[in-house]
Amino acid sequence: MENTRRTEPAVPVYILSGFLGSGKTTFLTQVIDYFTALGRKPAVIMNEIGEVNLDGLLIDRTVPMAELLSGCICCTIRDDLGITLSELLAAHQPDLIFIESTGVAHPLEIVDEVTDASFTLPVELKSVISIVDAPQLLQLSRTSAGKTFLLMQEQIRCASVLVLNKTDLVVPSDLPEVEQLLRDWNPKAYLEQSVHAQITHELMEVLEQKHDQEYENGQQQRGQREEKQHEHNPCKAHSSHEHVIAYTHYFDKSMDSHEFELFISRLPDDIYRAKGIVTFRDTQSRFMFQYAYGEVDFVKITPPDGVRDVGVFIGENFSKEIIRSSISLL
Ligand SMILES: Nc1nc2c(ncn2[C@@H]2O[C@H](COP(=O)(O)OP(=O)(O)OP(=O)(O)O)[C@@H](O)[C@H]2O)c(=O)[nH]1
Repeated sequence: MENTRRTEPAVPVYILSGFLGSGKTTFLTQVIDYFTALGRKPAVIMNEIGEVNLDGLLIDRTVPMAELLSGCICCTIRDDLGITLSELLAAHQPDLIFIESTGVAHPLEIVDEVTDASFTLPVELKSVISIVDAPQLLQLSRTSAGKTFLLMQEQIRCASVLVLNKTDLVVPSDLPEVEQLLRDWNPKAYLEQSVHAQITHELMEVLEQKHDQEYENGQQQRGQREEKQHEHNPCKAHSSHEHVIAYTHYFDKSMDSHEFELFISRLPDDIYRAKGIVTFRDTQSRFMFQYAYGEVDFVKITPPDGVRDVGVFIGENFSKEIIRSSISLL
């Protein structure tokens, strides 16, 4: 949205949405590289539901970054977003800002917060990008149940750009079914399929051009939702992710890599996302582990000094005690 009361140009803000583990950070690292290569200066606001910002370790350390931790940006720490935007602008004068929300965030509340901030700060909401986990959406749509499915619908509905990711994990003949779902819920958004959230030239052109569509989408949906709910308290309106819990565990020892891999691959079904940094007894390097819906991935990492070994486990109604005691046996 064009800021008419100021002469200084408004800094474009991109909201990055998408369910837990859908590929938001994978996407973000590529768009940051793209804009940096063009001589632009991107900055990032990272929101994590857990106590630590692990995704931030995957972003180039020269990129200015602010963290909103231990809560979801769309409700519990929503008011902090305006302050964080203001501090980021003052300290780093970025050319563009990406806000990576937690996977359980409702983008409309973040859209509201950014547009509110644009009344007093030189920022403009440019685009809401939703990264969609293709296999997970397909699975949930076939059972048509659960709060996660409703939240994914909301994330898809208010996007101006949809990236249908992880298509390598879907049988090709099933892809039209999942793409049709996106089109039914959001016929207007720019849509691309991807593997590892690979960006394309066309997508980047769209990101550069989009203006008010996401704001209009947001306002329209807000009207519909408020009519339905007569509910003005965002936290109450967001009962659909109050069931999501996060457990942060600081590892106090190195572990055997095979035992740890077995432990991660056997996490209970009600944990759908886990990530962290570990040191193994039987290898030289430290590793970042990523777990999303049964898929496990390990990458070598050299975190900055002072970063501890830690794991964040996110899911519904799981026993933190069982996770803690299982880790103590490794
Ligand atoms: N097979 C496959 N794996 C992918 C793809 N995209 C991302 N991943 C993997 O999925 C895991 C989660 O990716 P992230 O980019 O961290 O997801 P995220 O949405 O930022 O996760 P949260 O911030 O925890 O919600 C990582 O192990 C990625 O390497 C894809 O297209 N295919």
